[in-house]
Amino acid sequence: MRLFLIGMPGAGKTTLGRALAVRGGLPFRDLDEEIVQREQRTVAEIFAAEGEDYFREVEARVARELIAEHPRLVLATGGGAPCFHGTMDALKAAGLTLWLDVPVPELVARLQHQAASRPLLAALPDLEALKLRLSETIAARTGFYAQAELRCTPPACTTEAVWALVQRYTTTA
Ligand SMILES: Nc1ncnc2c1ncn2[C@@H]1O[C@H](COP(=O)(O)OP(=O)(O)O)[C@@H](O)[C@H]1O
Ligand SMILES: O=C(O)C1=C[C@@H](OP(=O)(O)O)[C@@H](O)[C@H](O)C1
Ligand SMILES: [Mg+2]
Repeated sequence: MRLFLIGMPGAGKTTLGRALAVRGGLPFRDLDEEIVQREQRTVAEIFAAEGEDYFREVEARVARELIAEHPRLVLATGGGAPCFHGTMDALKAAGLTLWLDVPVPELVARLQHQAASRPLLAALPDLEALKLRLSETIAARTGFYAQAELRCTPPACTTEAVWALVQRYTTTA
């Protein structure tokens, strides 16, 4: 099976994805890390040198490559991945999608010290601006995220709770 984690930056896709893969004995890949490896530069460097459109093209292509390479997979996507180039449809066609739906105040608390590595959140003057940017981004993306078959919200996004959700879905679907 393939499991795709989607949701906002700071939702915990990378952290939970890695833990779920261990829990389920599945290979784990992080879409941003795969892009960084292929491009030999950081996400921030790609955005700065090539712009967002280029990043979105690479992101969409690498997502499809990973799907083709891995019949069994837990994939942590980047926050914008499902929202460009038909990637949400591609994920849904290839496996089970899970939306980590984490409220803005929690995202702000987690991201306030690491926004710099996330180019769409970098260079904001203060916490209010970060909060506003995250709220606007969620509003624009919810139409994609909400297409996921599964959704979890804290505190129910623990490894065990989510793994149980996945098991229930795959045995009854
Ligand atoms: N369940 C959680 N509770 C508290 N903090 C978390 C949780 N999951 C992730 N974090 C923290 O939030 C930050 C973003 O996590 P990350 O897994 O990189 O999210 P994403 O890949 O969705 O952007 C990291 O500092 C991570 O340690
Ligand atoms: O939300 C976004 O558009 C992005 C999220 C990032 O991944 P995370 O969601 O893992 O932070 C990364 O792909 C890039 O900075 C763009
Ligand atoms: Mg991540």
